[in-house]
Amino acid sequence: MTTKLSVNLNKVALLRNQRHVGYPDPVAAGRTILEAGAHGLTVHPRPDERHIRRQDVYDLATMLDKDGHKARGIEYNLEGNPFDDFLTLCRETRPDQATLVPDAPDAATSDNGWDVMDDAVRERLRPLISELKSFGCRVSLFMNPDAAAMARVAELGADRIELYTGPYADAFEAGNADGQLALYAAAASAAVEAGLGINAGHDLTTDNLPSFKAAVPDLAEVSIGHAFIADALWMGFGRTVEAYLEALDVRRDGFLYSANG
Ligand SMILES: CC(=O)[C@@H](O)[C@H](O)COP(=O)(O)O
Ligand SMILES: NCC(=O)COP(=O)(O)O
Repeated sequence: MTTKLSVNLNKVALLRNQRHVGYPDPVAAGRTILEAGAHGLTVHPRPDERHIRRQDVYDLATMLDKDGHKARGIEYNLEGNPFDDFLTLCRETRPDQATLVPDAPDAATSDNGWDVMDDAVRERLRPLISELKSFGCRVSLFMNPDAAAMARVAELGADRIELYTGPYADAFEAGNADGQLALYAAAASAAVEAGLGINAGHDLTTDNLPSFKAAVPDLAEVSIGHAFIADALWMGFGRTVEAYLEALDVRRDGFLYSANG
């Protein structure tokens, strides 16, 4: 399967917020990244606006529409814990995909998937998923690689899971990823069996992507931010998009992306 590359702009906003001069601009960065061939943009606005601000979410939605990216199938992915404000952002900007993540508001970064075996969690998510789908958003749940949980995700009405790849990335770095890869492969098979699409994200890099993709061939999309922006400091956005598409084994035809599969 062709795996789409959605670039997370959080870290561009983090740098912008460090001063009051307004640059680097996440919208300009998003535009350049899409022109270089990425298939989508991701942002994860957090309640404290430490990086992406509410206004960025609107400004990116406007750019995607005005520049014709939306019409070309470029995807806007909004991630976050579905508190009231997240729902308002989704209602007003209509992202193509809402990825629900169970982060505490003060979490340093995302560090866990949903515990869908918990009745209270399921009761919270069910109406939110249904409301988001009524806005036309595809709904994805951020999940640990727990094969037994996948049928529950499907019962809730979600369309996809996003596999939380932090533990895999750590194991890869330590040189012993085989056990983790087996867990992700089993979770992905269970997700496909349950009728779910598969996304993945967190700490993915050009080094660890190829073995992950080999273990999870039904990978529809990856969202990558931290390592992507770090690489771009050395290589620039254009070369970095190419490097990540290569790591995903996605061919790039011409100026804009070709991965519609
Ligand atoms: C959902 C997820 O995996 C995260 O990686 C997240 O989108 C990144 O958030 P921060 O940029 O705030 O660490
Ligand atoms: N969903 C994961 C994401 O958007 C980016 O995660 P990271 O690459 O910044 O760890």
